Amino acid sequence: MSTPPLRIAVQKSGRLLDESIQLLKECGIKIDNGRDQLKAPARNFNAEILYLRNSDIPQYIQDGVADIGIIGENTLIEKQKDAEVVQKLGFSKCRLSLATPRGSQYQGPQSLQGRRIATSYPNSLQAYLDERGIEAEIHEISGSVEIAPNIGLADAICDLVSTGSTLFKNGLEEQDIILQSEAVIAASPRIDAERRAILDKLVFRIKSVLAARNQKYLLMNVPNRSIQEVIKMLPGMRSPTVLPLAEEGWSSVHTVISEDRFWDIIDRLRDAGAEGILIVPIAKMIV
Ligand SMILES: Nc1ncnc2c1ncn2[C@@H]1O[C@H](COP(=O)(O)OP(=O)(O)OP(=O)(O)O)[C@@H](O)[C@H]1O
Ligand SMILES: O=P(O)(O)OC[C@H]1O[C@H](OP(=O)(O)OP(=O)(O)O)[C@H](O)[C@@H]1O
Ligand SMILES: [Mg+2]
Repeated sequence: MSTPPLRIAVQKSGRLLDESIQLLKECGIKIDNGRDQLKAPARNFNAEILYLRNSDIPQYIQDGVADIGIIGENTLIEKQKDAEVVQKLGFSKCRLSLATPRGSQYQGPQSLQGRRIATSYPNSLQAYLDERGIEAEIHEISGSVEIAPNIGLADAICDLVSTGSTLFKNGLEEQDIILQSEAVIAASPRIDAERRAILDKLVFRIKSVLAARNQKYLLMNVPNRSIQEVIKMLPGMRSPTVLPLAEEGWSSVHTVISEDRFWDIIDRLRDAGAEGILIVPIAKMIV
Protein backbone atom coordinates (compact mmCIF):
# COMPACT_ATOMS: atom_id res chain seq x y z
CA MET A 1 0.00 0.00 0.00
CA SER A 2 1.28 3.48 -0.78
CA THR A 3 2.14 5.91 2.01
CA PRO A 4 -0.66 8.37 2.81
CA PRO A 5 0.12 12.00 1.94
CA LEU A 6 1.42 14.52 4.47
CA ARG A 7 -1.50 16.87 5.16
CA ILE A 8 -0.19 20.44 5.27
CA ALA A 9 -2.51 23.14 6.64
CA VAL A 10 -1.96 26.66 5.31
CA GLN A 11 -3.92 29.86 5.82
CA LYS A 12 -6.77 30.08 3.30
CA SER A 13 -6.39 33.82 2.83
CA GLY A 14 -4.42 36.43 4.68
CA ARG A 15 -0.91 37.45 5.45
CA LEU A 16 0.66 33.99 5.64
CA LEU A 17 -0.74 32.48 2.44
CA ASP A 18 1.51 33.86 -0.31
CA GLU A 19 4.78 33.24 1.46
CA SER A 20 3.67 29.78 2.60
CA ILE A 21 2.89 28.74 -0.98
CA GLN A 22 6.05 30.43 -2.27
CA LEU A 23 8.15 28.47 0.22
CA LEU A 24 6.58 25.16 -0.81
CA LYS A 25 7.21 26.08 -4.47
CA GLU A 26 10.85 26.85 -3.75
CA CYS A 27 11.03 23.42 -2.14
CA GLY A 28 10.12 22.04 -5.56
CA ILE A 29 6.56 21.16 -4.56
CA LYS A 30 3.99 21.79 -7.28
CA ILE A 31 0.45 22.38 -6.08
CA ASP A 32 -2.55 22.21 -8.37
CA ASN A 33 -4.32 25.48 -7.76
CA GLY A 34 -7.17 24.42 -5.56
CA ARG A 35 -7.81 27.26 -3.21
CA ASP A 36 -11.51 27.11 -3.92
CA GLN A 37 -11.70 23.39 -3.37
CA LEU A 38 -9.86 23.88 -0.01
CA LYS A 39 -7.86 20.71 -0.46
CA ALA A 40 -5.28 20.33 -3.20
CA PRO A 41 -2.83 17.51 -3.84
CA ALA A 42 0.84 18.22 -4.58
CA ARG A 43 1.77 16.90 -7.99
CA ASN A 44 5.31 15.71 -7.34
CA PHE A 45 5.56 15.28 -3.56
CA ASN A 46 3.51 13.04 -1.32
CA ALA A 47 1.49 15.80 0.33
CA GLU A 48 -1.83 17.56 0.17
CA ILE A 49 -2.56 21.17 1.05
CA LEU A 50 -5.52 22.05 3.28
CA TYR A 51 -6.61 25.69 3.06
CA LEU A 52 -8.00 26.67 6.47
CA ARG A 53 -8.74 29.62 8.71
CA ASN A 54 -5.54 30.62 10.46
CA SER A 55 -7.15 30.59 13.89
CA ASP A 56 -8.47 27.04 13.37
CA ILE A 57 -5.15 25.51 12.36
CA PRO A 58 -3.81 24.77 15.89
CA GLN A 59 -6.93 22.72 16.70
CA TYR A 60 -6.63 20.74 13.46
CA ILE A 61 -2.98 20.03 14.24
CA GLN A 62 -3.75 18.89 17.79
CA ASP A 63 -6.50 16.59 16.54
CA GLY A 64 -4.32 15.15 13.78
CA VAL A 65 -6.71 16.30 11.04
CA ALA A 66 -3.66 18.10 9.64
CA ASP A 67 -0.21 16.56 10.14
CA ILE A 68 1.55 19.90 10.01
CA GLY A 69 0.64 23.56 9.59
CA ILE A 70 2.31 26.77 8.55
CA ILE A 71 1.26 29.20 11.24
CA GLY A 72 2.37 32.22 13.25
CA GLU A 73 3.90 31.25 16.59
CA ASN A 74 1.61 33.86 18.19
CA THR A 75 -1.49 31.93 17.12
CA LEU A 76 -0.02 28.64 18.28
CA ILE A 77 0.76 30.08 21.73
CA GLU A 78 -2.60 31.81 22.01
CA LYS A 79 -4.64 28.74 21.16
CA GLN A 80 -2.74 26.60 23.71
CA LYS A 81 -3.03 23.47 21.62
CA ASP A 82 -0.65 20.55 21.54
CA ALA A 83 1.79 21.00 18.63
CA GLU A 84 5.53 20.79 18.12
CA VAL A 85 7.41 23.65 16.45
CA VAL A 86 9.73 21.83 14.06
CA GLN A 87 11.07 24.71 11.96
CA LYS A 88 11.07 28.49 12.09
CA LEU A 89 10.46 30.01 8.66
CA GLY A 90 11.76 33.56 8.95
CA PHE A 91 8.72 35.37 7.51
CA SER A 92 5.68 37.16 9.01
CA LYS A 93 7.84 38.44 11.82
CA CYS A 94 5.89 40.49 14.33
CA ARG A 95 5.50 40.96 18.06
CA LEU A 96 2.58 40.97 20.45
CA SER A 97 2.83 44.21 22.41
CA LEU A 98 1.09 46.37 24.95
CA ALA A 99 0.31 49.89 23.79
CA THR A 100 -1.31 52.92 25.39
CA PRO A 101 -2.48 56.31 24.08
CA ARG A 102 0.49 58.54 23.31
CA GLY A 103 1.46 60.68 26.27
CA SER A 104 -0.34 58.55 28.85
CA GLN A 105 1.37 57.77 32.14
CA TYR A 106 2.90 54.31 31.76
CA GLN A 107 5.62 53.03 34.04
CA GLY A 108 5.72 49.37 33.18
CA PRO A 109 2.95 46.75 33.10
CA GLN A 110 2.04 47.50 36.74
CA SER A 111 0.44 50.69 35.42
CA LEU A 112 -2.25 48.46 33.91
CA GLN A 113 -3.48 47.31 37.34
CA GLY A 114 -7.27 47.66 37.36
CA ARG A 115 -7.31 48.98 33.77
CA ARG A 116 -9.23 47.78 30.71
CA ILE A 117 -7.16 46.19 27.93
CA ALA A 118 -8.58 45.31 24.51
CA THR A 119 -7.04 42.38 22.62
CA SER A 120 -7.59 39.47 20.24
CA TYR A 121 -5.04 37.50 22.29
CA PRO A 122 -6.72 37.05 25.70
CA ASN A 123 -4.81 33.90 26.74
CA SER A 124 -1.36 35.30 25.95
CA LEU A 125 -2.23 38.56 27.70
CA GLN A 126 -3.73 36.82 30.73
CA ALA A 127 -0.59 34.66 31.14
CA TYR A 128 1.61 37.76 30.92
CA LEU A 129 -0.46 39.61 33.55
CA ASP A 130 -0.68 36.57 35.86
CA GLU A 131 3.12 36.15 35.86
CA ARG A 132 3.38 39.71 37.13
CA GLY A 133 0.47 39.57 39.56
CA ILE A 134 -1.46 42.24 37.65
CA GLU A 135 -5.24 42.22 37.64
CA ALA A 136 -6.78 43.93 34.65
CA GLU A 137 -10.03 43.71 32.74
CA ILE A 138 -9.48 41.99 29.40
CA HIS A 139 -11.88 42.92 26.58
CA GLU A 140 -11.67 40.39 23.79
CA ILE A 141 -12.34 41.79 20.33
CA SER A 142 -11.58 40.03 17.08
CA GLY A 143 -10.06 42.87 15.02
CA SER A 144 -9.37 46.59 14.67
CA VAL A 145 -8.08 46.48 18.22
CA GLU A 146 -6.16 49.73 17.84
CA ILE A 147 -9.39 51.70 17.72
CA ALA A 148 -10.48 50.60 21.22
CA PRO A 149 -8.89 53.42 23.28
CA ASN A 150 -10.24 56.05 20.85
CA ILE A 151 -13.82 54.90 21.29
CA GLY A 152 -13.56 54.63 25.05
CA LEU A 153 -13.61 50.84 25.10
CA ALA A 154 -10.23 50.38 26.78
CA ASP A 155 -7.29 52.16 28.43
CA ALA A 156 -4.69 50.06 26.63
CA ILE A 157 -4.43 47.44 23.93
CA CYS A 158 -2.46 44.27 23.34
CA ASP A 159 -2.02 43.53 19.63
CA LEU A 160 0.42 42.53 16.92
CA VAL A 161 2.97 45.10 15.81
CA SER A 162 5.29 44.96 12.86
CA THR A 163 6.27 48.37 11.47
CA GLY A 164 4.35 50.22 14.22
CA SER A 165 2.44 52.27 11.65
CA THR A 166 -1.02 51.12 12.78
CA LEU A 167 -0.21 52.14 16.36
CA PHE A 168 1.13 55.48 15.18
CA LYS A 169 -1.87 56.26 13.01
CA ASN A 170 -4.17 55.55 15.93
CA GLY A 171 -2.28 57.75 18.39
CA LEU A 172 -0.87 54.83 20.35
CA GLU A 173 2.57 54.15 21.76
CA GLU A 174 4.16 50.70 22.07
CA GLN A 175 5.09 50.00 25.68
CA ASP A 176 6.11 46.39 26.41
CA ILE A 177 6.60 43.32 24.24
CA ILE A 178 4.73 40.21 25.36
CA LEU A 179 6.14 37.84 22.77
CA GLN A 180 7.99 37.70 19.44
CA SER A 181 6.58 35.71 16.57
CA GLU A 182 7.31 34.44 13.08
CA ALA A 183 5.80 31.80 10.83
CA VAL A 184 6.72 28.24 11.78
CA ILE A 185 6.03 24.67 10.77
CA ALA A 186 4.13 23.04 13.62
CA ALA A 187 3.59 19.28 13.70
CA SER A 188 0.79 17.23 15.19
CA PRO A 189 1.48 15.05 18.24
CA ARG A 190 -0.48 12.37 16.33
CA ILE A 191 1.67 12.33 13.19
CA ASP A 192 2.58 8.73 12.30
CA ALA A 193 6.03 7.42 11.40
CA GLU A 194 5.40 7.30 7.64
CA ARG A 195 4.25 10.91 7.47
CA ARG A 196 7.03 11.95 9.87
CA ALA A 197 9.47 10.62 7.25
CA ILE A 198 7.81 12.83 4.59
CA LEU A 199 8.00 15.78 7.01
CA ASP A 200 11.73 15.16 7.53
CA LYS A 201 12.23 15.38 3.75
CA LEU A 202 10.25 18.61 3.62
CA VAL A 203 12.19 20.16 6.50
CA PHE A 204 15.47 19.23 4.79
CA ARG A 205 14.31 21.09 1.66
CA ILE A 206 13.09 24.08 3.67
CA LYS A 207 16.43 24.38 5.45
CA SER A 208 18.19 24.40 2.06
CA VAL A 209 15.89 27.13 0.75
CA LEU A 210 16.24 29.27 3.88
CA ALA A 211 20.01 28.84 4.01
CA ALA A 212 20.25 30.09 0.41
CA ARG A 213 17.99 33.12 0.83
CA ASN A 214 20.41 35.60 2.33
CA GLN A 215 23.50 34.02 0.76
CA LYS A 216 24.98 35.03 -2.58
CA TYR A 217 27.55 33.48 -4.86
CA LEU A 218 30.36 35.98 -5.35
CA LEU A 219 32.75 35.89 -8.32
CA MET A 220 35.48 38.42 -9.04
CA ASN A 221 38.79 38.87 -10.75
CA VAL A 222 41.67 39.60 -8.41
CA PRO A 223 45.30 40.43 -9.20
CA ASN A 224 47.49 37.61 -7.88
CA ARG A 225 49.43 39.97 -5.61
CA SER A 226 46.20 40.62 -3.63
CA ILE A 227 44.88 37.05 -3.40
CA GLN A 228 45.93 36.44 0.22
CA GLU A 229 44.59 39.81 1.33
CA VAL A 230 41.23 39.16 -0.37
CA ILE A 231 40.94 35.61 0.97
CA LYS A 232 41.31 36.94 4.52
CA MET A 233 38.20 39.10 3.97
CA LEU A 234 36.05 36.24 2.70
CA PRO A 235 34.09 33.46 4.30
CA GLY A 236 33.31 30.36 2.23
CA MET A 237 31.50 27.07 2.68
CA ARG A 238 34.98 25.63 3.13
CA SER A 239 37.32 28.23 1.72
CA PRO A 240 37.15 30.38 -1.41
CA THR A 241 37.92 28.80 -4.79
CA VAL A 242 40.81 30.43 -6.69
CA LEU A 243 41.18 29.70 -10.44
CA PRO A 244 43.81 31.16 -12.79
CA LEU A 245 42.54 33.50 -15.53
CA ALA A 246 43.80 33.25 -19.11
CA GLU A 247 45.50 36.59 -18.55
CA GLU A 248 48.71 36.15 -16.60
CA GLY A 249 48.84 37.64 -13.08
CA TRP A 250 45.09 37.42 -12.44
CA SER A 251 42.80 34.89 -10.77
CA SER A 252 39.08 34.36 -10.50
CA VAL A 253 37.95 34.08 -6.86
CA HIS A 254 34.59 32.44 -6.00
CA THR A 255 32.88 32.19 -2.65
CA VAL A 256 29.52 32.16 -0.86
CA ILE A 257 28.81 35.20 1.25
CA SER A 258 25.86 36.79 3.05
CA GLU A 259 24.63 39.89 1.27
CA ASP A 260 25.10 42.04 4.40
CA ARG A 261 28.70 40.93 4.77
CA PHE A 262 29.33 41.63 1.08
CA TRP A 263 28.30 45.28 1.42
CA ASP A 264 30.57 45.54 4.48
CA ILE A 265 33.67 44.52 2.53
CA ILE A 266 32.98 45.83 -0.98
CA ASP A 267 35.18 48.93 -0.57
CA ARG A 268 38.10 46.89 0.75
CA LEU A 269 37.75 44.41 -2.12
CA ARG A 270 37.96 47.23 -4.65
CA ASP A 271 40.90 48.80 -2.83
CA ALA A 272 42.66 45.43 -3.16
CA GLY A 273 42.15 45.63 -6.95
CA ALA A 274 39.18 43.27 -7.36
CA GLU A 275 37.36 43.80 -10.68
CA GLY A 276 34.40 42.34 -12.57
CA ILE A 277 32.59 41.58 -9.34
CA LEU A 278 29.44 39.47 -9.83
CA ILE A 279 26.86 38.65 -7.15
CA VAL A 280 24.65 35.75 -8.14
CA PRO A 281 21.59 34.43 -6.28
CA ILE A 282 21.71 30.87 -4.96
CA ALA A 283 18.59 28.75 -5.45
CA LYS A 284 19.31 26.07 -2.83
CA MET A 285 22.13 25.48 -0.42
CA ILE A 286 22.77 22.06 1.10
CA VAL A 287 24.69 22.69 4.31
N1 LIG B 1 1.51 43.33 10.63
C1 LIG B 1 2.02 42.12 10.56
N2 LIG B 1 3.28 41.93 10.14
C2 LIG B 1 3.80 40.69 10.07
N3 LIG B 1 3.13 39.58 10.42
C3 LIG B 1 1.88 39.72 10.83
C4 LIG B 1 1.26 40.99 10.93
N4 LIG B 1 -0.01 40.82 11.35
C5 LIG B 1 -0.16 39.51 11.52
N5 LIG B 1 0.97 38.82 11.22
C6 LIG B 1 1.19 37.37 11.26
O1 LIG B 1 0.36 36.78 10.27
C7 LIG B 1 -0.58 35.88 10.88
C8 LIG B 1 -1.88 35.91 10.11
O2 LIG B 1 -2.47 37.18 10.19
P1 LIG B 1 -3.81 37.53 9.39
O3 LIG B 1 -4.17 38.91 9.75
O4 LIG B 1 -3.65 37.18 7.95
O5 LIG B 1 -4.85 36.46 9.95
P2 LIG B 1 -5.83 36.56 11.15
O6 LIG B 1 -6.80 37.65 10.86
O7 LIG B 1 -5.04 36.69 12.40
O8 LIG B 1 -6.51 35.10 11.19
P3 LIG B 1 -7.75 34.37 10.40
O9 LIG B 1 -7.21 33.81 9.09
O10 LIG B 1 -8.14 33.29 11.36
O11 LIG B 1 -8.80 35.43 10.20
C9 LIG B 1 -0.66 36.36 12.32
O12 LIG B 1 -1.06 35.32 13.19
C10 LIG B 1 0.76 36.78 12.60
O13 LIG B 1 1.57 35.66 12.88
O1 LIG C 1 2.73 47.44 12.91
P1 LIG C 1 2.01 47.33 11.59
O2 LIG C 1 2.97 47.06 10.47
O3 LIG C 1 1.12 48.51 11.32
O4 LIG C 1 1.10 46.02 11.64
C1 LIG C 1 0.24 45.80 12.73
C2 LIG C 1 -1.16 45.51 12.27
O5 LIG C 1 -1.18 44.38 11.40
C3 LIG C 1 -2.18 43.46 11.85
O6 LIG C 1 -3.43 43.76 11.34
P2 LIG C 1 -3.93 43.30 9.89
O7 LIG C 1 -3.48 44.26 8.87
O8 LIG C 1 -3.52 41.87 9.69
O9 LIG C 1 -5.49 43.43 10.01
P3 LIG C 1 -6.57 42.48 10.76
O10 LIG C 1 -6.76 43.10 12.10
O11 LIG C 1 -7.77 42.60 9.88
O12 LIG C 1 -6.02 41.08 10.82
C4 LIG C 1 -2.18 43.68 13.36
O13 LIG C 1 -3.37 43.22 13.94
C5 LIG C 1 -2.00 45.18 13.48
O14 LIG C 1 -3.23 45.84 13.41
MG1 LIG D 1 -4.30 40.36 11.01
